[in-house]
Amino acid sequence: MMKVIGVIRHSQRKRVSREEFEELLSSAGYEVLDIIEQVREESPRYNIGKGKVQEIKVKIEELKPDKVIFANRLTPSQAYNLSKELGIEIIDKWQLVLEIFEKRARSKEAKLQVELANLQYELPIVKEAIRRIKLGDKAGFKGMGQYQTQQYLKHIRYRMGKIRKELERVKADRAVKRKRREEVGFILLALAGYTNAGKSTLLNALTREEVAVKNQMFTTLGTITRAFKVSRKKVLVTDTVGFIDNLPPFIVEAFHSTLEEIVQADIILLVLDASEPWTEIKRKFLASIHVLRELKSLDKPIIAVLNKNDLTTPEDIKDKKEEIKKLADSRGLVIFDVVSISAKLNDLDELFDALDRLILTLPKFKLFEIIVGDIEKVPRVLSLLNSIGEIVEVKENEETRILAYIQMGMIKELTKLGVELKQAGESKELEDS
Ligand SMILES: Nc1nc2c(ncn2[C@@H]2O[C@H](COP(=O)(O)OP(=O)(O)OP(=O)(O)O)[C@@H](O)[C@H]2O)c(=O)[nH]1
Ligand SMILES: [Mg+2]
Repeated sequence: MMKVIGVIRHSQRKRVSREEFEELLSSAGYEVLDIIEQVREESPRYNIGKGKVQEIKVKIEELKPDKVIFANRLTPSQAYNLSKELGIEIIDKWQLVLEIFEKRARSKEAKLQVELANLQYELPIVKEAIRRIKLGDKAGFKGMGQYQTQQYLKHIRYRMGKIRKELERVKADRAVKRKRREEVGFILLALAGYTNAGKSTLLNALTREEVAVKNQMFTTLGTITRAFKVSRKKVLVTDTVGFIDNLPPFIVEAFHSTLEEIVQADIILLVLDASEPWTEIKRKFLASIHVLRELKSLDKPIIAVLNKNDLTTPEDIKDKKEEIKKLADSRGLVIFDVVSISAKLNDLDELFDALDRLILTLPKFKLFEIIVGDIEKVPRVLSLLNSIGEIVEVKENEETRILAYIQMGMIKELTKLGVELKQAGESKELEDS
């Protein structure tokens, strides 16, 4: 096991969560020898203060770690200065996150995404090394000489271009699949939320299938999609990579094809761990909202899901629901509903109830009058309508008139059955196609 010393710099205004940092370190498989903390504003040279750097130097001699890991984000020049001064490999929080991603990536896509994020991160550091070499420094990037460092920069650029192209292909592929699903009448649901909130457990509970679930961060990196039903309507639910505070743009970019499932969804379930203290839930809720905003997906209907309600009391849940509503209101966020569930115990009633109410209000559902002339066809039409929409009323005379909410994507399917469709409330008739 690799041994490390962790460093956390808190600013006066914002404390860094030591607990989360320790979790990240253990998720990455490190043995932590010591954690050194400092409260001060960022120094441009070392991020932490000069005195602290000397303190760490002494600690390094004493404890002999393999690496020093910062809980803060380091600028390329800080990373460079620190490793020069301390004579040891230095990484920061985001490289640590990437190391965890690297371990977990299973699919080809996830592997490419992790590699892209890594290269994107290294790029400015390598550029900094080249700049320093030009200023007379001897050491290049990770002990490479000047020529090697320059070659490495070329390699990074070439590889990034190649990966981006490959990811584009995957994305196009997935878009085709998604279109097909929409055409067969599925409602698309995306699970979003902080890592370890219980998204994969919820996906399993909704669909009764086995997706890896672990009490560790970033268990899921690839996309997993499965089907289930909400009062006869077919729904596809997609699990996504977990969020984390201030998810930096380079990770969002690299994981864009995964997060794309959120962008394309009809409904977002924002999963939160109800067993945590309110301050944590608040922090993670806001971090998740931040990512959704970056993905331009805040205008979609969102259901906030307080998961793990088996670990707390009904009163606590009630308070936390209120807090979430207040918080959302104060930020001008529209949340369709806040529900509480236990994915683990399969207690999902509140969620199904909210979904049931929400689905028919989706813009892709419209109220139609469906006129079936041939009585033989009525059972088939009714069964199709039941699976893709909601029947409001059936009137039988010499012809059958059905009032129902249906999904726009299904109009073709219905006209194929030879029925007549009219958008209810408007006289406009739909052309057969
Ligand atoms: N008690 C309890 N534990 C739960 C519940 N839902 C999930 N868990 C536990 O929470 C941990 C994380 O669950 P996951 O489903 O892997 O979480 P995730 O959001 O998919 O995490 P990432 O894939 O890492 O983003 C696991 O140990 C689950 O067993 C619940 O309703 N009650
Ligand atoms: Mg997961």
